[in-house]
Amino acid sequence: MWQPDSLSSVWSSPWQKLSTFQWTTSIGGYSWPSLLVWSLGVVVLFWLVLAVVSALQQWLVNMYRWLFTPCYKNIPFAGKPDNLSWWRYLLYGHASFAAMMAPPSEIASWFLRTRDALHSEIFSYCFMFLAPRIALVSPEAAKHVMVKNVRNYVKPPMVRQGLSNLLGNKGILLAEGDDHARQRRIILPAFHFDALVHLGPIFRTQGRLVVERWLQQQAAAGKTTSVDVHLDMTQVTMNVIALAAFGYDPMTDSGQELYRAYREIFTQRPPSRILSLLFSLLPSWLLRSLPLRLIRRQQRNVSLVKRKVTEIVQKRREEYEACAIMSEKESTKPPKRDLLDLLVAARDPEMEKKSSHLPWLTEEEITSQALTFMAAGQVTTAVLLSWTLFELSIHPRAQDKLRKELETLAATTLEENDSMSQDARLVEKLDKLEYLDAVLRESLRLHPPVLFVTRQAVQQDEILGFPISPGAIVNIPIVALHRDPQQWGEDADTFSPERFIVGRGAADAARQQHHPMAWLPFLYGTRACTGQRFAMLEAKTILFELLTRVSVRLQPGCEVKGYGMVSVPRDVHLQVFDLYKE
Ligand code: HEM
Repeated sequence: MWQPDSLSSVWSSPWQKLSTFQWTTSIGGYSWPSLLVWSLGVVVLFWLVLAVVSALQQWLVNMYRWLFTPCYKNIPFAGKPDNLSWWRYLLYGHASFAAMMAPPSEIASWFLRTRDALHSEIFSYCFMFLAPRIALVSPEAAKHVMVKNVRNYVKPPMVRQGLSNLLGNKGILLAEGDDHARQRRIILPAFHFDALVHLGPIFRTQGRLVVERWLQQQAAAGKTTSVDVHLDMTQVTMNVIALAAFGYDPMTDSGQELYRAYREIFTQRPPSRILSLLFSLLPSWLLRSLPLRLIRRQQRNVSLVKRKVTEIVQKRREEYEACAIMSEKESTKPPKRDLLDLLVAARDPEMEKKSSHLPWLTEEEITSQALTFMAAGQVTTAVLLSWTLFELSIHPRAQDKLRKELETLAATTLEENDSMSQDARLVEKLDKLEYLDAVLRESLRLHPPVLFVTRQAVQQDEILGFPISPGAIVNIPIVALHRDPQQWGEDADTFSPERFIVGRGAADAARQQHHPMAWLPFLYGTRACTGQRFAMLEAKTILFELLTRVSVRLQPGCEVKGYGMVSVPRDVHLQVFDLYKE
């Protein structure tokens, strides 16, 4: 039995004789609590030493590059900002202004101001722990990395590490070179427009469910209520991706479990924001070994999502194989209900000709793709919808104009035919609406869900006359290019969908003269987003369902901020008004 005369006994050294305390249970004269505390101390110390050594090693590698690679030396340097103390500078570098730690509009303004001050579209700056980066604040430089010499620029270890914890290493997002080209060839047909319009019923039903919930909420309250728009858009895009990507019903119990786990992983509020930063800075095995509740929960969620998705893929593959055997006998084709059916059935046409390898994706690759679609396609589209509704809520004229366009389409009778349902026909028509398209493009310009693209050079290269050494890390600040007055005119910070409508007078023509790569929410070239069409069709259909039923206004006093890697809008509360009751 333990008789604590004083708690300090627990902290005393085991090498110190315990003359003043009586312990009836001990080993070699040392008490159990004392031994326990010391062992814990040793484990914590060991972990800290590992973390410091690992961070130091990364820092030294970066400093080595910084000091000895001519590439960084010959590029204008942003310098230490006057308003940043030395210790903050050593710790965060310019990341306080130039990374997800600041609101997106401030990030954009820092890149543009620094470019103008240095008179150079390419300049170097420091990321955290003084890790050097090269900013490419120029559409031509971005074009070089994305199109002209795309194979020379790969995802750096820091980006891979953060993503692979959730996605595994086999998906298209993390593949490089020939492996990436092969996966892209196989996957792209699943995102063909003809395949996507058939997802129309899913997009429409989910849009209607949200608006009905809003109206019920309002009816129950008996007065104007407000909704947290990002929360609802997260739910709707999660449902869409679960149903459209792998026919998984999010309304079932196990669907809800998946939804909750998934939402927690992607909730970018502190401290999980710090956690995702740590996951990209320190080796994940080191972080996973930490006995922190937050990390344990994060890992539990990641394992749950992976397990569920793997189960779905295995089941579908078995179904497909059984169906393929049947179809040989009965000349019917296996079903193509969602993206997963298309992935399971997809073949690589080039490999099939050579037949040297399996021409289809492996089970592990399909699982990784499915996880990638969820990660790459859900949060981004939720962010797009939330910011669009926010902009429309503070620009009533744009909202009315859009509603007129949508109502005209709603009043049109759409004939169903053998190959297309009415919903599919509607989605096809929605895709051609000029103003709807312009609204979404403008929203993506001001609030790109992906703020930056970071790449690492493999071989020596040159961008706009500046030498780029192997290992150099370049950063395309999409958010800055999208708000550059040189590209978009003096009203670059203003929401104006008209700038995307071609051929409306001389003034508009001048505003429309931007470099094609000055707008790159989905990137360009062979690494461009494969889900671009999916996202746009989904957003268009959901906006159609919402805005033909309700109008939205920003709740008075609401202070909206964007934060995090995917510029998640925080605290966007909208008042919703039933159009048929006003
Ligand atoms: C508004 C919505 C979306 C935006 C802004 C967006 C943006 C992007 C960006 C910027 C990339 C390039 C990332 C990089 O290489 O560093 C990307 C890649 C990708 N996105 Fe999207 N995305 C959106 C929606 C979707 C959807 C709905 C899906 C799938 C259902 C999807 C699937 C993918 C895939 C598979 C890649 C990897 C492409 C490759 O590396 O070849 N995305 N996306």
